[in-house]
Amino acid sequence: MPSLYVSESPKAKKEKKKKMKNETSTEEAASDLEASIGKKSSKIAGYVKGSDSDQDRISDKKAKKKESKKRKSLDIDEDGERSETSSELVEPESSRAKSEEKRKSNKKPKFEEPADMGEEGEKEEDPNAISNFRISEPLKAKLKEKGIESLFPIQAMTFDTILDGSDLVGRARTGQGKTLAFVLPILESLTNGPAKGSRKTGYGRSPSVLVLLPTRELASQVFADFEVYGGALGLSSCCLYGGAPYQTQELKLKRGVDIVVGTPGRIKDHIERENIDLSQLKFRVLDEADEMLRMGFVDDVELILGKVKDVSKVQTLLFSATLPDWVKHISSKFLKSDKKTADLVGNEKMKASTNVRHIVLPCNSSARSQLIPDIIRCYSSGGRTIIFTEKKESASELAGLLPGARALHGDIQQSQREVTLSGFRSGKFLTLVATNVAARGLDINDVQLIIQCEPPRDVEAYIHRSGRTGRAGNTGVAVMLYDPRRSNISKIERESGVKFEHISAPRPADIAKAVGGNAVEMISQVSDSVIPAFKSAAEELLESSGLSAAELLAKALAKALGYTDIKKRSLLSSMEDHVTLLLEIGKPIYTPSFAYGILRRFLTEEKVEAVVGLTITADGNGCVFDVPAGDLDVYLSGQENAANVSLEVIEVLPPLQERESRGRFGGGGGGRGGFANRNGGGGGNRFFGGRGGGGRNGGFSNQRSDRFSGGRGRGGGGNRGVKRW
Ligand SMILES: Nc1ncnc2c1ncn2[C@@H]1O[C@H](COP(=O)(O)OP(=O)(O)OP(=O)(O)O)[C@@H](O)[C@H]1O
Repeated sequence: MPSLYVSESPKAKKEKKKKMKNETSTEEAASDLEASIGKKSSKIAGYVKGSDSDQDRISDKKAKKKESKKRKSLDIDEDGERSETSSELVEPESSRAKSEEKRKSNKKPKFEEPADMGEEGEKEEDPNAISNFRISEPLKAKLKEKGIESLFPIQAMTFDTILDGSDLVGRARTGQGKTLAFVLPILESLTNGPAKGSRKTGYGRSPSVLVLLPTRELASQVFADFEVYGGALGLSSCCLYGGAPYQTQELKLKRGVDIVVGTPGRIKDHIERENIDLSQLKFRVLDEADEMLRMGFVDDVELILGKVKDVSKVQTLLFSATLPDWVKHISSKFLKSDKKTADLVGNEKMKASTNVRHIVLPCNSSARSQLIPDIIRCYSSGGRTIIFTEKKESASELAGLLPGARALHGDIQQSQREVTLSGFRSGKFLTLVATNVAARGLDINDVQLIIQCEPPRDVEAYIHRSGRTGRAGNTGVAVMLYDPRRSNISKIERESGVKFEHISAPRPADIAKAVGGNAVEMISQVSDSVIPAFKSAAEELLESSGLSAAELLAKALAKALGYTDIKKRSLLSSMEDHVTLLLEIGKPIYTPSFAYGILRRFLTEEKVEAVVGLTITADGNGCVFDVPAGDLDVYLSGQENAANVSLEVIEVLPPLQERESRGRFGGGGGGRGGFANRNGGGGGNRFFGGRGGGGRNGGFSNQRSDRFSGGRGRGGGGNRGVKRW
């Protein structure tokens, strides 16, 4: 049974955010960092691990002393591949002296301090406070204006390293502020640091900074940060991506800009048109580097980065929440050999966001569009939801079926993509249905819920998609739908380190509980002035309905929230008006065709054909399947005619065999989708649309339940009557 997810109170959120900001200053964080870098440390370097000779300068004795003091801020290793055998727990140069002094005066970790401690006191205690870094006044003022008082761990870890001129590979979980981790030191370097003297200025200047990103949306988001913070220091930026007219981009480049942010394809075009001169770059940044390289941009990226005249004079930074080994290999092509690595994930098991509740829910493709509104009602806490589909057509189709939802994918015109995203950001509509184009980097306020319609192909996609919620210290929920017969969730579980919470489709009681809060809010907004006008009608209704006042009010509430009916869903496929049965015969059931043979012993062919999603249990001692609720008695009474057969309605779904474990039980015959085919052969069945049958995505049901047609009651009228495409 799904439990109701209650969002955190603003106070709790604030507390969590505060804790995150100070993560590196707590004992807890120190031990986390120790865990992440491994304790096999053989060499300990100074503040930043650099070349071997740097490391040798600091003795093991000194290092041990440092470790015993548990200095709590930095862990930057020479190279990702070496990080298992090296460790360092020290602080940024800028904050070290101040923090040392503070530690002496008050050794208590900040989170143990009394709750009523004054703001001033808190600020002084924070080693990551922006005042502890070499950040100039206008930038500090801009950060404060944006509500940023102190740096997040990845920012604190890398600020000095970048400002002091090193190449760097940075990894931190989603939503932990990697963008500002490169934006801030780059801006300081250009205006007050090492890059200041040599950077080009004046009309027609060639850019000093190039930031490459995999998607247009992400490029424009990072560009916005450079505009805001760079603008505060008098630096100008431009954003170059495909689908937008060349002319405005060319004009900006001609006038001269300091920072260019964009996608590889369009930047390559500008190079070929000789609109842009990258020979004088001081910084090259590869954000979401693994995605960019995975998308096949390696040649473009190489060409673009190769335009720098003197590579010894350019700093290269590479950031992502996921850095598969193959990226580390490629990165050595672009970064200097003495590059540093700041890895906040390291060898920790959990690679996905720890602020997110990771849930899986069995559902077949035809039930998705009916189930999703209930999931949204139960888990979105009234905030925004992003739904991910594998294919563009599925995104458009599903957006058309969900009230107030809009689609975002690569086949939609760029101008429309921008309108959609800005409408979602501004709260005009609260449900976005997207392909992986929205999986990376997008930072949208108040995204409370992520729904993945099926498990993604790789673990990186899971990590990034689920990371669109639970950002900057906030919490969120990620629900992944899966077809138990075809999906392999344990691979994602294993590789991401997530321990999935298994739930079944929200039940009427869950939905009522979840929407109940909204009802109270709605009713409290109705003025008492309406009572005299409606009182006599209400009294009449009470008298004629034969219901109690509470029952009648319950109905009125349901109607007000858009429900005229709540249908029960099955545990296995989440289909409406179906129930899930468990079949056991006192000995193992090896294959679905064997199970179908047993069913034929006591059911008519018609009833056997109506069985949905038959799947063997993980222990091989039974199988589960869904049947229409209206025929339940026929199924249950049929078993009386068969010896040793037990058939019962279940309330909790037992663990089921996954695709990869099926070989153990004699194979499923005929490839994907063939396993539960009631005839035991290849091809899909009509409900799950297996590969050999009805196409992988099976299509979304066109059936649109009345009860959702009223929208979700938030965000004003934006949910209703929205034009879809
Ligand atoms: N020091 C800070 N204090 C408060 N908020 C911050 C701070 N740094 C960044 N943020 C906010 O945190 C959010 C997440 O930041 P960002 O998008 O850079 O995360 P990320 O690590 O790049 O995530 P992803 O891996 O998903 O791209 C943003 O809204 C950003 O404004």
